[in-house]
Amino acid sequence: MKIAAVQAAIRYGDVDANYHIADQAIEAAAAAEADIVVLSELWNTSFYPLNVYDLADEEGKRTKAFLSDAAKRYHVHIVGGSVANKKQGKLYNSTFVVDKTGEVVGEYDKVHLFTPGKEDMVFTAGNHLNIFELDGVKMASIICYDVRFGEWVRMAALAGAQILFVPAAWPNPRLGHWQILNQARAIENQMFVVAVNSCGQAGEYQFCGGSMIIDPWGKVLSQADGREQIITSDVDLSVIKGIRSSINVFRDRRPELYHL
Ligand SMILES: O=C(O)CCC(=O)C(=O)O
Repeated sequence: MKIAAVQAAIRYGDVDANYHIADQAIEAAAAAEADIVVLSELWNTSFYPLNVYDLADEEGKRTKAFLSDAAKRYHVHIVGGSVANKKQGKLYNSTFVVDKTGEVVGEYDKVHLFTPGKEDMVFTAGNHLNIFELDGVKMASIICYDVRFGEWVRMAALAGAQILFVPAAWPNPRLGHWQILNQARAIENQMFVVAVNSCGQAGEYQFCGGSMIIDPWGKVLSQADGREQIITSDVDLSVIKGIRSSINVFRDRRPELYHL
């Protein structure tokens, strides 16, 4: 299974330009024979202009139609990063996952809002995991700051996810945290992690890039630098079984002790 991660410099507040950029990136990833293309966080607006509420999608209509059409046109599964999205008047940071036939197979609203960036003052938090299947494989997605919450990712692993997608708008100067947290989530959950950051400038933020595809042993299979690019990697899911049986953390964990 070949995965492509699109690291783009999202245009701050220029929604139409950003749909165009996403379309071109999906086409390029499909041309590179990716089975799954992954976009970054808030790729319709960037993270996040003052008028993000006015710029946001409505009930995911434009995004779902766009992703569904692109998936069919380019014959590729798409983990649609996330977009600013209004639902019943409230603003969410929402992911849509579509399969090659254009069907929406996963939806997610960011659960841990980034309080240092006052995201919680503007957006409403979601409450549910996003577990979905592509080509018969269970996968999960979270968004950016969510990756700091190991207990949330563990839930996805316990639900059977073999690949975790982490679309993000992760800024400098915390590239080190970004790399270590994503590798730690891969190692502790013995799952592939596809961490897709933005790059470029948006308002006060300079996004640090460094998108990565990481195997369940924590090895970085493919890594971007700080510029716009698409990274790809073939992921061999059959390695998971061997790793999980050689160090069987799922058998050895002691959940009965994990409370105060
Ligand atoms: O946790 C961090 O350092 C960055 C998180 C972030 O930028 C976000 O969730 O949008």
